Amino acid sequence: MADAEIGLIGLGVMGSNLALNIAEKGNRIAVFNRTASKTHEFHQDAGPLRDRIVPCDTIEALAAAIRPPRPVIIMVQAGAAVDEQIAHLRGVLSANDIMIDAGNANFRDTMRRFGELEGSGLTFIGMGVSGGEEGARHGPSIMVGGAEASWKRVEKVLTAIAAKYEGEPCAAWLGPDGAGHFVKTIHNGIEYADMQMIAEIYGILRDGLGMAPKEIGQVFARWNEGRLDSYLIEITARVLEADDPETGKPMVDMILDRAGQKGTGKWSVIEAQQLGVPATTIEAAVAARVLSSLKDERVAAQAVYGGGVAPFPGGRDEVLADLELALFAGKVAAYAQGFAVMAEASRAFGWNLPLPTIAKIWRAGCIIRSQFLGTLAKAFSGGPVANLLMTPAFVQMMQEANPALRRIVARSAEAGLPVPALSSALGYFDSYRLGRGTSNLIQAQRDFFGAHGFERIDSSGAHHGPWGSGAA
Ligand SMILES: NC(=O)C1=CN([C@@H]2O[C@H](COP(=O)(O)OP(=O)(O)OC[C@H]3O[C@@H](n4cnc5c(N)ncnc54)[C@H](OP(=O)(O)O)[C@@H]3O)[C@@H](O)[C@H]2O)C=CC1
Ligand SMILES: O=C(CO)[C@H](O)[C@H](O)COP(=O)(O)O
Repeated sequence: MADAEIGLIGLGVMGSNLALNIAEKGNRIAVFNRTASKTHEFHQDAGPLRDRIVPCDTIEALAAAIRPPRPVIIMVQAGAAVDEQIAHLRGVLSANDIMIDAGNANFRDTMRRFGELEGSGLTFIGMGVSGGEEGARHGPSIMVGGAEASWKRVEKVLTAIAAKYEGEPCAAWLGPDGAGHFVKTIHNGIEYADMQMIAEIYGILRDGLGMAPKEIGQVFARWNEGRLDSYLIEITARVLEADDPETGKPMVDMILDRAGQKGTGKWSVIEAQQLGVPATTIEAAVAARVLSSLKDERVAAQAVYGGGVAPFPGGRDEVLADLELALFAGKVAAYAQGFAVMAEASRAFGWNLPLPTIAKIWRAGCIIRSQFLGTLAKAFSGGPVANLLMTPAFVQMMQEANPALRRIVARSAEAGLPVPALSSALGYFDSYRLGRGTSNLIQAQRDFFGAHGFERIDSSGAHHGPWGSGAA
């Protein structure tokens, strides 16, 4: 009987929790998973929500279980798996039904899918979801891309399942076609930068100050009560305080220092480059994950160059105070970059992305949720700004915090501790605030070897230097 209000394909970590969240909000939901045993296990384990879940063994059965017009959420591995589900659904859905890809799709795939579905009568939505397992279950942040009319059709259920920040749902329509997945990608790029800078600070505390994991965890827990208050700082403290049940040693010490990645960080950097927007801290964070994966090479290099780290200069209290401020300053630079990328994408793709709304729907539910995003939302709400670094509230904060970032980067360099994301944040800040830079020399070099021409400071038009035939 077609009595479910909604369907969901893909009962992995995110899909299963999202389905329970949807059921808990009073909806009857039909579910399908490629591996059918998981569908039945999921149904069996759904406790009091079991009666609102319709387990389906085929996509045909799923379509038959939903009342038309049918909204179907696809929550599978990004890439080819999504295309396979769409192709299958096209054969069983009818005009006015809605397919919602809720995975971490590359927004360029999402745009292609919109194109491919044009004229099919089916509605498509590309939707970013953040919050991991817990967010999916109890309230994620939801970033919707597609026609505004499509959003209106699913707004009720999506706002019901989304996280709430002071009563406001963290779900919004952000623009047409790939806008939702683009914003989710940049969210993840910023997430990479946040995580890398936290890891660099952990490295200074561990190797520069010789602190034990639990002690470091306490430092992060304390910082979580101040300006750095955020989910990522909170979970960092909890991770550092946990012990390995197998060995009794600190869990973090038993984990191989080789970071995984699934693509969104890399896509953020690629798109920033394509748009011509510097996102150096996000780039450094992606590169750091790649370098981390070269474990064998790093071990070999340590044997050649030595991995020695000199003691971190300065008294502990002074260094701890600087580290907190340095992390904050780095965070400002990373968010300035991420929002600048979104502002440029908005212009380039004609999306009209609502930057204050994006900051608002990231205040709860998502992985980068923080107190900071409330301040950021206010900074953007006064109208368009060239860069977060130029908003009065952030000018004041950076004036206070940048000297600490400078000291930490300088001392880390002296001690031999790698801080690629923090130093790129400082480099970004210093380059951004330098009214007269050094690219006059680059222009001269380009003109010398390639007759590319340059602009003069005292007259308009293109000019060449007096390099003469020697240039050739
Ligand atoms: N985990 C997280 O924190 C977050 C993940 N995401 C995104 O959500 C999506 C799902 O992630 P997650 O739940 O973590 O992944 P999981 O690995 O837990 O689950 C993957 C799901 O995709 C299904 N699947 C994979 N390949 C195919 C295929 N070719 N055909 C049909 N079904 C397939 C799997 O089915 P089967 O059981 O048969 O293998 C399973 O249901 C991804 O795009 C991910 O990037 C978004 C936000 C947060
Ligand atoms: O979207 C997410 C969080 O917001 C997912 O957890 C994603 O997998 C994180 O990216 P990566 O696996 O590349 O670290």
